[in-house]
Amino acid sequence: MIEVNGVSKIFEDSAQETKALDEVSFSCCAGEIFGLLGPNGAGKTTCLRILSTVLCPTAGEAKVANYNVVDNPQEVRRRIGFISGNTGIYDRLTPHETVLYFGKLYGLSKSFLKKRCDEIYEMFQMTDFIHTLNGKLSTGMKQKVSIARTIVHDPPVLIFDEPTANLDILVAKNVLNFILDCREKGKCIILSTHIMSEAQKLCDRLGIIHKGKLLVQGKTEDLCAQYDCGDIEDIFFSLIDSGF
Ligand SMILES: Nc1ncnc2c1ncn2[C@@H]1O[C@H](COP(=O)(O)OP(=O)(O)OP(=O)(O)O)[C@@H](O)[C@H]1O
Repeated sequence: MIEVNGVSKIFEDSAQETKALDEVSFSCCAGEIFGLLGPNGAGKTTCLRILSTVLCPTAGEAKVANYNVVDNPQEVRRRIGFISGNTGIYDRLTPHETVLYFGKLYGLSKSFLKKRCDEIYEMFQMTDFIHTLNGKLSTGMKQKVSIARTIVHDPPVLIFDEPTANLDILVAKNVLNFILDCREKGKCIILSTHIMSEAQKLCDRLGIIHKGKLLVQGKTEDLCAQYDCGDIEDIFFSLIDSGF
């Protein structure tokens, strides 16, 4: 459902040129969680922005649900939910108004929207605050609203950019359980994080990205065996120490 082939991205301005992605290739299928792991500035967000059609690659090709992200951005957007740790929400709307607004933008019918709202509010334990202004909510509550509005159309592909950033362990667990539940339902999930233990627990396969290059990818246990390391963190340091 997600195919990334030789994707590079160069940001250019008058002062400098930054190669944020350097010929990155990977894939992720339905019912799978693929983790993109790397330190600050590795290129994770750039890669996810390309998949969500916000940025165009400088070279290479990316497809979501068989649609090329450059040629068919509208079809891609219909099929994805892009969830980031710092997506803004309108302070003067309530969570319910926010979710309804985005549901209408996706062209959902009234009956589907009502059913979907009930399902989402129960899943994220939101019922107590769906009529409180967003501006008065805590960070964790806002993150729930942010997720709710991006999954209201029940997309088959979910793209999570550091979904648990700034959340306490209770809300983070709620979000992580939601991700696992999505896998159960056959969604194709790509997740970026720099929390290696989180990735190891959640992901079926993962890739380590550093300075725009995807250094390795595979199942955690296979990578651990290949690099003779106990966990992903050790593999990461072993790669860095060997000069990547
Ligand atoms: N719009 C932009 N213009 C210029 N450079 C950019 C832009 N966006 C990202 N970059 C640069 O591209 C590189 C990769 O950034 P990116 O945000 O993809 O990293 P990241 O792995 O998501 O990092 P973090 O974990 O800190 O969010 C960095 O050097 C960053 O400064």
